[in-house]
Amino acid sequence: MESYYEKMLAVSKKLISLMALSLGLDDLFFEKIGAWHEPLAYVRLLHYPGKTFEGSCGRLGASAHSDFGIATLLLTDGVPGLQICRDKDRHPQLWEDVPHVHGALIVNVGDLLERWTNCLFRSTLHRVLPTEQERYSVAFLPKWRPRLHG
Ligand SMILES: O=C(O)CCC(=O)C(=O)O
Ligand SMILES: [Fe+2]
Repeated sequence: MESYYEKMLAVSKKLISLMALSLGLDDLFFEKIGAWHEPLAYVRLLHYPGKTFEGSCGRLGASAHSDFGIATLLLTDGVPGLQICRDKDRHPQLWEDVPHVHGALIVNVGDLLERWTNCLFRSTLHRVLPTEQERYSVAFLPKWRPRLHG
């Protein structure tokens, strides 16, 4: 887990450099404002049991939400269930299955990046449908703690 944590942190750093470049900023922009000051992240280990049991009311997925940070790196075992809604302002909402790409990470843009970029990047509205099959996923959520001064 520690090794996974370190590797994902390195991937997150590269990703945010690329995001800075895509915004027309210096690739070290976020580093310079101190985004990596005391870097921290959550590693969320998720297990969806697959079968519903009494009292679960068939609700053993994850309801629609967006993640709070800059971007979440998500690894899944390929069992379907994850869906995204590309246009969260559209009514009724249109949900699409996220295809599994072996060896690839799924990047979900978070609310913080949406806020920082004034909606240029939109946070990904996503959900996990309850599945018949057992499902595992690992969500890596970097927490950003820019230095407030200097
Ligand atoms: O299990 C998944 O594929 C998604 C998990 C998720 O959305 C989350 O942990 O925030
Ligand atoms: Fe999520």
